[in-house]
Amino acid sequence: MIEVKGLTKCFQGHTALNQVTFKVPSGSIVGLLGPNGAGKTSLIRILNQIYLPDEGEVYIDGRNLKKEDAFLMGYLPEERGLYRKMKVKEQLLYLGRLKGLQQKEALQRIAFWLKRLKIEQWENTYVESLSKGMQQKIQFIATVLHQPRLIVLDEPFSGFDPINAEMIKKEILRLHQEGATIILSTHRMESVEELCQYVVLLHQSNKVLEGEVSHIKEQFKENQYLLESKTPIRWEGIPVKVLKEVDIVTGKQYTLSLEEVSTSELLLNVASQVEITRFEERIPSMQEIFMKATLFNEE
Ligand SMILES: Nc1ncnc2c1ncn2[C@@H]1O[C@H](COP(=O)(O)OP(=O)(O)OP(=O)(O)O)[C@@H](O)[C@H]1O
Repeated sequence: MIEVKGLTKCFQGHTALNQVTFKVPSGSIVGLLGPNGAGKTSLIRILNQIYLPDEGEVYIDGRNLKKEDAFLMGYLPEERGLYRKMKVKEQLLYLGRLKGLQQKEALQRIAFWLKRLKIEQWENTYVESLSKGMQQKIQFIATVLHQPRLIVLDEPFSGFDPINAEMIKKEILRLHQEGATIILSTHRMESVEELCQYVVLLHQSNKVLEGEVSHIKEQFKENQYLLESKTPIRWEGIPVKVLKEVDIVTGKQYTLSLEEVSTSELLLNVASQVEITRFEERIPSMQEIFMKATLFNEE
């Protein structure tokens, strides 16, 4: 759906984006990741036509992005911006109308969303007297009210307690199931694990990693295994490197790197000593991949 080619953006001699190219697969949830200052917000602002790039192009459905595409998009910025002196419903109606909704339809959708996010009793309250989390919900509604096909969410969970964060997560998944393409920019890697099928990692203004989460995990695997046993294992004579050993409720957990030994040989050997309660290949977490990919590409 969205394709970005050779995007470059400079601010007073500082290059915030350097020839960044990637694709956002239609109908996916894409994690836009990167350390502080990597260039994510600059990129998001270009996608939302707040900034013009110095070089490069953004394509939507194979053609150049144009002004009217703003109606196809919903953007939840990191720095929230509601009119504090307006009442909730009044404000959502105003923002919905700006995005092209007719009054009647806008009111129906506002009622639907306020109920859905369990804040319908606040519809006639001034925004300034709402809690931070409630204001966040209003801003989330303002982002999705016009049923955008592309939704860009910058740190959508910040300010939410765990219950409300879960509620927003479910709504993101539901919007995805209904066909929206979602770009999620976040520093919370556990959210990336839970929600994203695809990631783009920026570091120091460059794209350093892009692809399906499953492929990236495959690529970063290191032939390591997790083995749990009810009692301690004697490793003498078994060609493995024990990288980590921890006590767990039901016994011991070992992280192993296999040398000159297959998994079945290892299991045969260990099973003759102890009862094995768990054995699996260790798949790196997004947190580990993030750290590795950024450190590897450090200038
Ligand atoms: N309007 C601006 N004027 C000057 N410099 C800017 C401007 N916007 C961004 N920059 C610079 O561009 C670089 C990238 O910033 P950007 O906000 O895009 O990073 P980010 O990845 O969103 O960071 P964070 O995770 O901290 O929000 C930074 O060095 C920042 O100081």
